[in-house]
Amino acid sequence: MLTGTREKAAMASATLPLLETLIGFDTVSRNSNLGLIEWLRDHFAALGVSATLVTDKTGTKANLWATIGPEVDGGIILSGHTDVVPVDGQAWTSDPFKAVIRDGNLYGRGACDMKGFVAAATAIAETARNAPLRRPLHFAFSYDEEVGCIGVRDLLTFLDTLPYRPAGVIVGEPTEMKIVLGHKGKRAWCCTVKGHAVHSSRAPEGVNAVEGAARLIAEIAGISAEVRRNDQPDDGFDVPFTTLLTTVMEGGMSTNTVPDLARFVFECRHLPDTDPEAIFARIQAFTDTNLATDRQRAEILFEEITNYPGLAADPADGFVAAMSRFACTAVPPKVAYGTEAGLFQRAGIPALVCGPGSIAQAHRPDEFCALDQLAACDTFLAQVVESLTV
Ligand SMILES: CC(=O)N[C@@H](CCCN)C(=O)O
Repeated sequence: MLTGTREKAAMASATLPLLETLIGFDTVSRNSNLGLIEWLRDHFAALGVSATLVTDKTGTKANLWATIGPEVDGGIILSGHTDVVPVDGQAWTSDPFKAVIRDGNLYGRGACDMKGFVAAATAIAETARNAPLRRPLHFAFSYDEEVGCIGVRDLLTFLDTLPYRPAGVIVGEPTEMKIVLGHKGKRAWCCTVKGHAVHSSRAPEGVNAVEGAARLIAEIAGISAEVRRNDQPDDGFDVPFTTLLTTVMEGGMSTNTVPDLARFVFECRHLPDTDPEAIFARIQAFTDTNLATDRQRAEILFEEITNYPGLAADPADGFVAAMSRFACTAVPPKVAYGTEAGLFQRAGIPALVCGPGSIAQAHRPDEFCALDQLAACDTFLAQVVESLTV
């Protein structure tokens, strides 16, 4: 039941019913997003806009690309991911996949991260359809962002085949509608240490995989402290240096067996200008020199599991400067979490992050987006569309 003035004002926009529909699709990354993406494709078709689906290899997931206006250079991309993080084990007040409005907020999984922006972008499509656009408004909706910015890579390959170049992209992750100009990059690896199992009473005859992993983990912590001491701090970030740490570990099978298998996951969240490859090379070198004796029989394998670059937007870029007139720059202007913006920038498309809601609400039970944030996003996007008519 909507009673307050704020609720009534928000209801006047098409964003709210769209957001309710989008939240209704359970697009946790392990599931297919096709139900949602095909619904959006049909919604665009009803507006007379033909959207292209860029499908993954399995055919169970897809990105959506759509354009309104002339197919020329200088357009603006509105970008959002359609997947959400799981709700497993979280205590929600109401069904996470059924949008509910309470106290001026809209609750549901993905309300701020980031179906709120996808809904607002879809709502503005109707305005754009009726506006005399001189440059295009593009829509880029991806899958599998939450598991390492996977889907958008195929979308970027597809963009490369198009005969026009957009001026920039707005990635609508939750920033409380402030313009964010930078974020860290991330690399993560899974390290498998294979040793040799014997009865633990005969320990010297075995190769202890857990001890090998422990030495490596301690070295990673040591390198982390050194990187922190030596990195030029970037005070634009709340954590102003590169972080390196082990996040998961497992190994061994019984109290009386020399363990022949250990596995751990470690990650590096690096400043945009720090080279994570050089950090990884140090870990590799330590492995080669210090674990060499063990390696005569032990095997150490590194598998990269996440890799996305940081974002360092140029405030003097024409697109970035123009967008900054419609919203204020966040203080600090950079965020610790990663987004697809770094990948757009690496593909040569100027990128910034700006979207409704707060990252503090993301990934939690009772995730919400404030209705006045959605309204602020509607206003911002109306200005974006307006800027494409001149
Ligand atoms: C699993 C993983 O690497 N997730 C990425 C995805 C970025 C989400 N915005 C991360 O933790 O940064």
